[in-house]
Amino acid sequence: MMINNMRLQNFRNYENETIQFMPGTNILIGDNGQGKTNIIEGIYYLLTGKSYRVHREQELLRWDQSEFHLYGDFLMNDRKVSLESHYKDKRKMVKINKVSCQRLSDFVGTINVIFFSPDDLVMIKGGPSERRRFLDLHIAQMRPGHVSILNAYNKVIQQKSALLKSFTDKHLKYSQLQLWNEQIIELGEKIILNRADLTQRLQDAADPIYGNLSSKKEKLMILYYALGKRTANEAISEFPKLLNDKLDQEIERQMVLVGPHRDDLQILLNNKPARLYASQGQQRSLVLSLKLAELEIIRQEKGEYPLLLLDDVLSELDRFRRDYLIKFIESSHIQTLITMTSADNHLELGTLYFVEQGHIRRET
Ligand SMILES: Nc1ncnc2c1ncn2[C@@H]1O[C@H](COP(=O)(O)OP(=O)(O)OP(=O)(O)O)[C@@H](O)[C@H]1O
Repeated sequence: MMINNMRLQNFRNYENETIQFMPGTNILIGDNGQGKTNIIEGIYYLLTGKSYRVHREQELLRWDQSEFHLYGDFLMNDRKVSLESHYKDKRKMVKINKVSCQRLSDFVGTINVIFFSPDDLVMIKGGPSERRRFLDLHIAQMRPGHVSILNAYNKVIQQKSALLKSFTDKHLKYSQLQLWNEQIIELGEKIILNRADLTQRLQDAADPIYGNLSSKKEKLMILYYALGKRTANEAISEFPKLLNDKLDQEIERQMVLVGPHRDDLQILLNNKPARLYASQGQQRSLVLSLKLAELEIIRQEKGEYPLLLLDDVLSELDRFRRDYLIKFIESSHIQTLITMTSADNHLELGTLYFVEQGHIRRET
C-alpha cells in the first residue's frame, strides 16, 4: 500500500499544504515544533478516523478555524483509492473515491497503517486498557465490523451499569439484568474470538522477531486472558455461569464485573510478566517486535504491507535495534514515513522533506 499525495487544510498548523510522497522511505525533517508529527497525525486520522494524540476533533482544527479537510490519494494492489475526511459544524464526514460513507466502519481498513512512536512503550508498561486498545485498533483495520461490535458492546455495558446504579427493586433488576447479560454474551463472544485470534497471530509472528533482537534468546509469550481464562473456548463456555455467579456482587458494587471490557493481554518473557520484570531495552525490543509482527499480519491478510509511520522512533532506539528496523523496512520495500530532527544522521535513507512552520519542501 502506498500514499501518493496528501493535502491538509486547516489541520493543526497547516493552512493549505500538499505533499507528494515517494515509494520507499520518506523522511520529514525539521526543528522541534515545525509540524512533522502533525503530518503523520493527519495521515493516521485520514486512514483510521481517529487521532492517536487527542480524543476531540476540535483540537485538530487549526486555531480560530471551524472546519478542516484532509485529502489523500493511495495505491492498494495497484488500484487508486482516494480518501477524504472532513470536519465541519462539529460533524465528521468521510468519503472513499468521492462517495460518502455512512459509518466509520465502512471506511476504516480501506488502506492500512501501522504507527509507531516512543509512546508505544505504554503497551508494555501501561494498564490492561492500553493492551486491549492495541488489539482492538489492529483488529479494526483487518475486520472493520469489529468497531461496530465494540460500540454496541460498550453501549450495553453503559446501560447495564446505569441499571445497576439506579434500581432499588431487586426482582425487577434481576430480570432486566438477564436481558443485558444475553447481549453481553452475544457481543462479548465475538470480541473475545477476534482478540484471541489476533493474539495467536501476534505470538507466531513476534516470537521469532524478538528472538533476533534479544541476545539472550528469551522466550516471548503473548497470551490473551479472556474472562480470566487461558483459552477463548473455555471463557466462552463459562461466560453465562461467570455472569450469573457475579450477579449479586455486581448489584452490590454497582459495576459490570464480567466481560471482555476487563480482559488483559499478558506479555511474558521467559514466563515472567514483561510489565514488571523486563528492562527498558527489553521493553523496547518487545514493542518493536509487536509492531513488525503487525506489519507481517496485515501483509498475510491483505497481500500487501501497510504504510508505516515512524514518529521520532529512530533516535530512541539503540544502534542494533535501529539497524534491524531499517534493514526490515528496506528489504520489505514498505513505504515508510519517518520524522526526525536535523540532528539525526540517517538522511541517506530516503527522500527528504524539509518541514518549517507548517510548510513542506521536498529536496530536489
Ligand atoms: N490546533 C492547532 N492549530 C495550529 N497550530 C497547532 C495546533 N496544534 C498544534 N499546533 C502547532 O503545531 C506545532 C507542533 O507540531 P508538531 O507536533 O508536528 O511538531 P514536530 O515538528 O513534530 O516537533 P517535535 O520535533 O518537537 O516533535 C507547534 O508549533 C504547535 O504550536
